Amino acid sequence: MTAPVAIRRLNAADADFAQHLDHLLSWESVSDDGVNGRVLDIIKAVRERGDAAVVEFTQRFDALDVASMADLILPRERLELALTRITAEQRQALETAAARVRSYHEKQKQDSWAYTEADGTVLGQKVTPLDRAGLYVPGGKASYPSSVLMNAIPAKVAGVPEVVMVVPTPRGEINEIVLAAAAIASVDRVFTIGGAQAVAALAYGTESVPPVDKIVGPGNIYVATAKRHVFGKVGIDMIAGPSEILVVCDGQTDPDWIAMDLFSQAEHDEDAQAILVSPDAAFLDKVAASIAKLLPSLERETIARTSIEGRGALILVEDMTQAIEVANRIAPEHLELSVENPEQYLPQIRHAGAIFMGRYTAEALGDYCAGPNHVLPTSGTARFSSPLGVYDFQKRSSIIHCSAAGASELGKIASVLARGESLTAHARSAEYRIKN
Ligand SMILES: NC(=O)c1ccc[n+]([C@@H]2O[C@H](COP(=O)([O-])OP(=O)(O)OC[C@H]3O[C@@H](n4cnc5c(N)ncnc54)[C@H](O)[C@@H]3O)[C@@H](O)[C@H]2O)c1
Ligand SMILES: N[C@H](CO)Cc1c[nH]c[nH+]1
Ligand SMILES: [Zn+2]
Repeated sequence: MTAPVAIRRLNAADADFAQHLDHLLSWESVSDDGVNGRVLDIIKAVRERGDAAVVEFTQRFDALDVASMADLILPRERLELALTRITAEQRQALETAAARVRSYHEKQKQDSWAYTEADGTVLGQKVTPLDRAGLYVPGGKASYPSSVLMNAIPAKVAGVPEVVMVVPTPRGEINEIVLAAAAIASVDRVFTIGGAQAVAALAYGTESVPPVDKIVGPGNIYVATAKRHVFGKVGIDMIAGPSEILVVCDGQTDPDWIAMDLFSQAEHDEDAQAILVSPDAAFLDKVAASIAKLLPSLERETIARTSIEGRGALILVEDMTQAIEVANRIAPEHLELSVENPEQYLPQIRHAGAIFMGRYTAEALGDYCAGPNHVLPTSGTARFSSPLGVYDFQKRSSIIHCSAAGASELGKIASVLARGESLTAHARSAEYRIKN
């Protein structure tokens, strides 16, 4: 007898479906005042007391018995050493994944451009990499070598000269594959710190941690909240919170596959969200049975169960058109289209961090090695955010180089508009260049 799993069932035909869906999608702790207050206190302490505060918070939150910041710095040689401590199979997998991620991201690289107008005026855009990028690699409940690759490779492809990584090592447990991934991805400096204190250190700098220009990478509620608060002092990529998966299935995929696809994200975090949408009620029952059968076999059963029971759902829809409407409403981090001919639905999909096409494309392949980035917008932010990419590490400057003739013509227009704004110094500056 398998233990029942209390996964929520919703029916899009119900009058109160929209209300239930909103409730399901709300990530309560995002706006939690308690978390906000704690994170603000941490940021303030790190700004005021630098390394000393980082060390104290690391002792408290990561249960690490360290005396000073020197114990939390890993030199490049330590990363190289990790390469010798992992198995040949692990190294091969990391290198293959890194190569695939690099090839994909090379395509995202933007180049500077310019064009010349008839009068000789040149207009263009100069693309420059950031000077220094900070990568947050999560490490509280699991270790993420794959996130090292996904964060660092686009930064290096963009040409960022200095890539600083932070990763918590709770109880001092260092994951050698994480460090090996950092070596493979050419990370320049690593600090074994995490949470809001690491974000604050990267944003404001401490005696040991250099201030960066932008902080990227996923993390838990403390990390996400801290990134929100330091935005403005530094750039951030997006708010990438607890993992999510939305599977849309026509009812023809093996229900065990779908159950495991849901677990693949549920096992990340109690707050992770795994949802299945299908127009086939009998199929939803089969997946519910697979969930109950397979959940006890998971190594991370407790986390996955909390996620599935607390934030998961099986949603019955009228047809595939309604399934796609629900998907767009949810704007999930990962959307699996486990259907025949997924291409037919692609034009209607407007909001999703990454779209996994067809029954064979398990979301897990994208997490590790397909090539596209796995740092993706969560909590509906795919409505306005994109996957982490090379473009996050490049910025643009406009180039304007007027010829004498061009300055004369533009000066006439600028003069009129400036006088319309009563900004006469602007007008006169432009007018000096007008040829009579
Ligand atoms: N969207 C993505 O691309 C992506 C990728 C990988 C992981 N994730 C998500 O990232 C998250 C990782 O979370 P995690 O917890 O494993 O690691 P984490 O590194 O994000 O957080 C661990 C840190 O949180 C801080 N912390 C913990 N409890 C605290 C408390 N009570 N007060 C203050 N600080 C506290 C500690 O400093 C600790 O070092 C998961 O939700 C996972 O789903 C997302
Ligand atoms: N699914 C995560 C992004 O939401 C990425 C990841 C890393 N390792 C396994 N999965
Ligand atoms: Zn994952």
